[in-house]
Amino acid sequence: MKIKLGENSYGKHAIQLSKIIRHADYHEFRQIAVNTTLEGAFETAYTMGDNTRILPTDTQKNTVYALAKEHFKTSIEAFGLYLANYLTEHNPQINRVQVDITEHLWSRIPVDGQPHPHAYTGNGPEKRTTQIIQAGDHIAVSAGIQDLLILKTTDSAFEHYIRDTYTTLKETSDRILATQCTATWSYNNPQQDFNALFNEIRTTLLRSFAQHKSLSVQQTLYDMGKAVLEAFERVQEISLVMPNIHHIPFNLEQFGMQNNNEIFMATSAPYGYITGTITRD
Ligand SMILES: O=c1[nH]c(=O)c2[nH]c(=O)[nH]c2[nH]1
Repeated sequence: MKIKLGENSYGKHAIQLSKIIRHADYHEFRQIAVNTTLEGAFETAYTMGDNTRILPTDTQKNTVYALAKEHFKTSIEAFGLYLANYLTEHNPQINRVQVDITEHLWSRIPVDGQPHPHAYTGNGPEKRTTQIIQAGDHIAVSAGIQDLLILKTTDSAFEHYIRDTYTTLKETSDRILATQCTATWSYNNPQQDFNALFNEIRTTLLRSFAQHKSLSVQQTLYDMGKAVLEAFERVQEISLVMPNIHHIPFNLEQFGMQNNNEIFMATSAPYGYITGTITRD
């Protein structure tokens, strides 16, 4: 029987890095978590314990901190591209570098109508993400939003679904639609104004969610992705994950009261899990 090593990779995950960028009259505070993942000529490291081609994950971590001093200035995408290229150029044994960055977002605290120069508030669970893949000359950049909490109190229905022996769900033409959305999109060109595009795409997703007259989470997901592809030629494909955070009308009739779609019980589990990728034909 012949046994061989299949797919493999190694790297450092969850490298926690914060940076103060000092401008003349205010500080910018950035907080990121970086994953590096390397693929290449590492077979003998696995099969024979030969570490001669191994760039230690500890060195990968140190590289991230050192390069951030000069090269994490604007977007996480630009920093990820620099890091992936650095690792590629300095390591001929590597065939493919993947850099994943998650940014925790902080906003300057408004004080007397002005953002305070050096005090911040966290933006809740919402995070900005990017993934860079460099394989030789081939570079792929994707970006995204993770855990964006969005909710609407009307313009959401769920009707005309299959009914069978086990159906108890009531059809509704007016319900709460709530989700903790994760969106990931790929750019068809690795050089962009990543910060401006991120903000515009986020705005487009939010506007589409707000304005959509939803017949289901599935339909809203498609509409949001379509709006991004229609507005941004530079986006090739977008994937959305939209768990359905159910808000179930509470039965007030047991107390002789009517519930006119006002009182709900939010449930954390189980939850509907709706995903979809919208792409160009
Ligand atoms: O928008 C929805 N899609 C579903 O597939 C589904 N299933 C369910 O029970 N409620 C909902 N809501």
